[in-house]
Amino acid sequence: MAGDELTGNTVRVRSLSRSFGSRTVLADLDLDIARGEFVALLGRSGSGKSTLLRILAGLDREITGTATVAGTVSVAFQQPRLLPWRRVWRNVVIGLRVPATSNGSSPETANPPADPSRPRNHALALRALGEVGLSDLAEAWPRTLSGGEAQRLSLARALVREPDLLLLDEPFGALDALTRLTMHRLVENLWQHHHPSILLVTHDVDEALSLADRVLVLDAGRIGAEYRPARERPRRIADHLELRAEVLTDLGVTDSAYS
Ligand SMILES: Nc1ncnc2c1ncn2[C@@H]1O[C@H](COP(=O)(O)OP(=O)(O)OP(=O)(O)O)[C@@H](O)[C@H]1O
Repeated sequence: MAGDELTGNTVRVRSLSRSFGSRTVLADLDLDIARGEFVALLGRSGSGKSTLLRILAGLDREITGTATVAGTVSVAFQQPRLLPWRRVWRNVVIGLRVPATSNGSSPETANPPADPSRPRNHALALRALGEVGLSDLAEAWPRTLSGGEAQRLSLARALVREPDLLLLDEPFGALDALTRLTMHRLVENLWQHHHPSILLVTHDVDEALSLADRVLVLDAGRIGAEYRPARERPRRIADHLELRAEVLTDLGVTDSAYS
């Protein structure tokens, strides 16, 4: 669907419901994400965050209601999901393949895998690797990468097709605290440079509040609460702590450890 049909939004979800057997996970959910907006999605374990993300990625179509995305979509997951038999740059080329979207036709038939032998694909892969600081490792094998490098590669693969919507499903969850902070700065820089819409699913309240324009809390199958941290970055500690306390209350916990 053309972007203007969504009146400036990249995502429009209306009355979305998804059940697994008798368990209703998403119930009559509405959501808009504006073009270029950075949204974080929090929620207790099992609240349906990944389910919503999979629906937006076009990976789950067993829904009622509508989930419409304007433009191209890329996804990065907690596990980088690299192909060990392909060198780093060839793993990036995989991202040029058009994935399913929630409103598009099946890409499995419409878009064959991107051909890594094409010089243009090689150039695009090298550019994306440069953006995540991995130029030197273009010819390396995935097994030789550290956890942070593998996650950078996963980001490069997601960014190589310059998506209108970047879906991030706990991409930093498995990283140590320091690497995670480095990745935060990287994602922030990439976002400021390319300005895709981003939907970041995370368990980390601080991550959500420091990165996103808007923080949503998924509760009982729909968006239960919404916060808009101040626009300036880095954010003021006092504002951050105040919002953090409110979000944690929404999540039903009294300190930062929640599951
Ligand atoms: N394919 C499936 N078949 C059956 N149940 C499923 C399926 N996918 C998800 N569910 C259920 O839907 C609920 C929501 O799952 P989902 O992965 O979206 O939650 P989440 O909020 O991302 O959780 P977490 O934070 O733990 O990753 C869970 O109860 C899960 O067991």
